[in-house]
This record gives sequence, C-alpha cells and structure tokens, in this order.
Amino acid sequence: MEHVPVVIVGAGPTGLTAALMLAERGVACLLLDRFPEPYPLPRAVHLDDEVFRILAGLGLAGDLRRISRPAPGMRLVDRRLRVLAEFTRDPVGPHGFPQANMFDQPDLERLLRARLRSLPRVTIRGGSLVYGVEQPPSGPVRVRYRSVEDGTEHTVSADAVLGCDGANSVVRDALGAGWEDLGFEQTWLVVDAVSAEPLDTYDGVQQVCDPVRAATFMMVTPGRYRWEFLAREPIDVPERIRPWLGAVDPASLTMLRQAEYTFRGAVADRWQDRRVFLLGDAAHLTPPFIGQGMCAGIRDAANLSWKLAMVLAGSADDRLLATYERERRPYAKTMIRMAILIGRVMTGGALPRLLVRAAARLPGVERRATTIVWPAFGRGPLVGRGGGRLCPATLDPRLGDGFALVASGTPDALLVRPDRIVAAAGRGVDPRMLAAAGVFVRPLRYN
Ligand SMILES: O=C(O)CCc1cccc(O)c1
Repeated sequence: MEHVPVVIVGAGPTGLTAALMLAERGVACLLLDRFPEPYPLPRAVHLDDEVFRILAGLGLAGDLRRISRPAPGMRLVDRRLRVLAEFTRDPVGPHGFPQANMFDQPDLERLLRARLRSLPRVTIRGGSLVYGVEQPPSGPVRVRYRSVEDGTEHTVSADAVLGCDGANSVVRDALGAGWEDLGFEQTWLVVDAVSAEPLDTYDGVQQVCDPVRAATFMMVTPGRYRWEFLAREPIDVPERIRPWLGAVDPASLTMLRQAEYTFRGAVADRWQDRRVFLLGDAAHLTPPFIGQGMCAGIRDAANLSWKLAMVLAGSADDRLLATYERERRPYAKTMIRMAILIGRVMTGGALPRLLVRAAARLPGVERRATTIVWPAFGRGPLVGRGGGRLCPATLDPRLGDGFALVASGTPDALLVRPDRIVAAAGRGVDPRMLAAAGVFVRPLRYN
C-alpha cells in the first residue's frame, strides 16, 4: 500500500497552503481533490494583512501584490447608500501588508499551485473522490478514494490526515464530528460580473443595512464586481444593481456567475481525532460579511502545519497537536460571531442600525471593533510550552521584509528567524517552536 507522511483532502486555498507549509519543512504530502482541474469560478475575494504575511512567508508576496489590490475598508450604509459607519483599513497594517486586499480565488489558487509545482515533496491527485478515512488503534491512518475518471479504488496510508474538504467534509463525517450551530442561517444570491466601464463608487466593501433589501457590493479587482443580495424573495438583478451603475447600462455587464448560497455560522464540535484534523470550512462556517472565511482556513493551516512537521520529525510529541483546536476554535467562534453581528445589523430591524450610527460617532470605537472583529491582531500562530506564554505578537515593519514579529513586554520575548535564533531573552518559550513556526520575534514595546 502506498504510504505518505501526510494526506490532505481538498486542494482549495487551505489545503494548498498546508501542503506548501509542510513541504517547506520537509514533509511530503499527497493532496487528493475530487475535481480533476482547479475550480475556475469566483469565490473568496478578501484576505487581510496577517494572511498576506502568512502567504508572503511562502515567498508569494510579489505575486500576491500582482493579483490583488488593497482596499480602503468597509462601510455600513443605508438603503440610499448613505454611510452609517466606516471601518478604514491601512495600506500598511501591523503585519506589514495592506489590511484589506481584494483578489479572485482562482488567481490565488493558480499561484499556490505554481509554487507547489516547484517543490518536489508534494503530489496533487485531482479527480480523486475520498470516501473513507479509518484510524485503527495503532498504526497509520488509511484513506480510501475512487478515481473519478475510471472508477478504480485506492487506499493510501498516512501518518496524519488533514480534512480541508469544505463544508460537506467527508473527513468530518469520518471523525464523527457534528456542528455547533452559532445561530445564523440566511439565503443570499451572489452575483459576479465584469464591466468594461469602471463603476464610479467607493473602492471598499459596502454593506447595505436594510431588513428587506440587505446587500453587499464591492469591486473585487479592476473591472470585476460582486453583489450579494438577501434573497427572501426572487431577485430582479438588473433592478437591484442599478444604484451602483451610474450611467453604465446593466445589459453591458458580462455576468460570470449567479448562485444562491445559504450563509451559516457554525463550528465543528471537534477538530481532531488523534492524527486526523479538520481545517477551513470543514471546521467552521461563517457568513461572509467581514470577508474572513478563507482567511480563517489559511490561519488554520499556518497554526497546524509547523506543529505537525515538528511532531513528525520527532522534535515534539503529540501533545503539541492538541494546541491546534485549543487555539483555533475559540478564535473561529469569535470571528463568526462578529460576522453574524454585522449580518444582524444588515438584516435586522431599525434598532441595530440606530445603535451602529450612534456608536460610530464615539471616539475609539472603530479601532476597538477592528481588534475584536479581526482578533488575529491579538493572537498570532504562537504557542508556549511548559507554562511559557507568548503575549500578543505583531509585526514590526521596521525590521524589513514584513516578517518580523514583535512580542510585547514579555519575559518570553525572543528574536528568531525561521531557521536560526538571532537573539533570545527571557524564559518559558521553546525557541525551536518559534523557529519552526517561521516567526521572527524580538523584544520590543507593543504600541
Ligand atoms: O476588511 C475589510 O475591510 C473587508 C471586509 C469584507 C471583505 C469581503 C467581503 C465582505 O463582505 C467584507
């Protein structure tokens, strides 16, 4: 039977990022994806500065800048597009990259796949439908899959399996995990289109707060636009997009896709069973109102991959792997709850809108909301061992390259580079962990 150290089920951004991170640490991976070719249609459109930093750490900063554009932020607006509240995003955030970036998911997947092709340790086997994951009391995990092309059945064994196979995850079913429902379910129509003429509107994301005609509008990349409409009833698309078109004729747009989605908030009730893990949409579902769905999956990959690489190399034991769910699950819940809150402001009655309008005028509220909504600012993919704790870490752009992390006023502060320790001060953190995490930390004040 074929054996590989890690089988990754699902070759979307989460699975591809996990494969890249493992391969860069010397761990061979097999990616199994049900689709023979990369999925060509638009889906995720936003990544934040921490996710930019994670991908930049894989050598993709230049390519990412080429396929994305920085966005100025997000506005909550009323039905006449008058601003109720605004969240502005910096062109260089605490992680050293633009805080909001718009892109097209197929472009990102192409980048990740091209990078993977340059690494010898990764195989992508498209058209492979996984139907079974078994973990005997001892020995490796077994993954069973069927070739979509010729129906042949195969079994591969692995030291670990990552379920990055989305909302309908087969790996989650095999784990026996259910959903913890966070109390949000709505049907929305998502419309992607190209306009030859630029639409003359705000460059960021607009969220229309109106219980009947709630909507989202954004320019994705130049000429590429997305609308999302709460679909309590059939939607007349040309009529609904007109407020953003100015003089542009709706008939002149090229429609790329119209699809109904159920937006849900939920987290899997367990993310790990021994050496089988859930990541991305297999582990959490969020409504898209703060653009964090894909970001959360990439953070999962960044959190787990260096730990798994260490454990497989024998430099840490399996207890380290248990920190993955412990760290990521509460984060995912906070993020989803915030997305749901924005969804409630958009689709609820008058009171939430009035409160938002009033709160937006208070000093410091925007900053506070951002730190709650994007909790990654407060928690990096770091973990201490033996009681050691690393306090909120963030990037110090002054150290160049956008890869330095600053640990604040902590006895555990360290300066490390991915492969070697540059300077260490304090106690309680195993420097090998930070090095394996690919972080640069140096003792500095946190501002
Ligand atoms: O962080 C931001 O400013 C953008 C939030 C966003 C991105 C994409 C879709 C969406 O509904 C919100």
